Amino acid sequence: MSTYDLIIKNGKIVTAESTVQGDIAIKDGKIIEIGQSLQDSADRVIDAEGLHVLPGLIDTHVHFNEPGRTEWEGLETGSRSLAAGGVTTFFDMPLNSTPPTINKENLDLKKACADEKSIVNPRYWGGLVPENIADLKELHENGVIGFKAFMSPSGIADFNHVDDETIFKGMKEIASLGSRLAVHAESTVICDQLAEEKQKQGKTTARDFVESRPIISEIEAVRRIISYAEATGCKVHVVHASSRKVVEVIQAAKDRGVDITVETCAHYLALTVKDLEEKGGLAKCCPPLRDEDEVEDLWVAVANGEINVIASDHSPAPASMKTITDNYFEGWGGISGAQSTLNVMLTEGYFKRNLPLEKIVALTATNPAKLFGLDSKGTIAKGYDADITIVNLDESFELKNEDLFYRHQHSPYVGMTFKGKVKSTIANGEVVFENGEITASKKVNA
Ligand SMILES: NC(=O)N[C@H]1NC(=O)NC1=O
Ligand SMILES: [Zn+2]
Ligand SMILES: [Zn+2]
Repeated sequence: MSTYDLIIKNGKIVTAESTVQGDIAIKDGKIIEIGQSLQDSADRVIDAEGLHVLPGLIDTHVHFNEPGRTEWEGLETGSRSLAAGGVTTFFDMPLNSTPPTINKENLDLKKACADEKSIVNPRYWGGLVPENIADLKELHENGVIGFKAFMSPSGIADFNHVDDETIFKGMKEIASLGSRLAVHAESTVICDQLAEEKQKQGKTTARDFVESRPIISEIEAVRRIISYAEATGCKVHVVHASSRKVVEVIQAAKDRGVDITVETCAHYLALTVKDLEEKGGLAKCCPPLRDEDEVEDLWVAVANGEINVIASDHSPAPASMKTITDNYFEGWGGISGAQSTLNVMLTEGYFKRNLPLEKIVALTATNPAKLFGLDSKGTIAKGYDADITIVNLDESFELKNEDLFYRHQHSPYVGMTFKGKVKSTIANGEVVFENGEITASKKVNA
């Protein structure tokens, strides 16, 4: 019998602190040794000479739509796309699946689907909606990593957005549980009224849609949630901030001691309103894409450590729902991007803007693990779970539809050239993706 299940040899091992050449030995799903020239026997040796070895990414924000809406995505296709993108853990949002994850019974349904189908590690957000404050405790006791609420309509009929009374009450409860509330922070009043005005005037271009959801609408909602956080002591996580102007308001709250964190998404760092105009529905999301100067400013926030987490907000839909002919107020808002987060960070961050690899690791793995209590994940160190992605930084490729593992093979990133390619992804010690193929032993349809 071999000493180890797997040794990854001679790779450049990147953590949030440093990059060091070495070998990683894995047994029973754990990293049990890191060193130079490990000699013991292994069932398999991966030669990572010239390659970079990163902690598997933790995508804290995906919508995989299962159960109940698998015609949009599913845990099999969704988790495969993550494996192909170097992601080994995901946090599934409580909405877009039916039923939504707003009580224990519904959580159990989702867990059963993920246990059967996911080839990477699942975690779950619980929902906070006006109807379920009494269910939050049980959801928390059953392991949700936090709660998610929409401050503006979610676009999904069975997941209501929260009025101010609900959110305040919910935050008191979540504070007492010691959990964290994630918010989709856009102002209903501002967005709804601007959208109505625009449409009444027949103004329905991409620019009109973007102007109907302005940055100030995010700021208004964020300021309100900060006030509530200060009044209730509830920890808050603002998802998908689209602009550094939003991040600045959060930073000011952090500076005076509020426990608030912020996510941005790869698409706000890689795409602009111009992409929305050119690619149509594929690039439609809420909050919407912003202009180029905002993208550059957001990169400054990333470089300065003002952002805690970078996620995908993968919110897929069939092509028919992403087709916009002339009215940008129609069509599903949500980007298919789960497979491309690391590619975006490497190409747009590391190569174009000199963002250190260690910072990319911090934002996509180490910070999420620390923030949400995944004690055995988020870095490469002895005793940690063997969740790893191996990347060739010298290889460039143009993303094609057929490269995507999603249920629907489209994405606004198709046609873009990325530098840095995922060679292998290892989840819990198992090689689940290698050289373009899914290699996981879990076969759903077998
Ligand atoms: N329901 C849902 O997935 N909404 C997401 N889509 C998007 O573009 N922003 C969101 O919050
Ligand atoms: Zn959202
Ligand atoms: Zn989302």
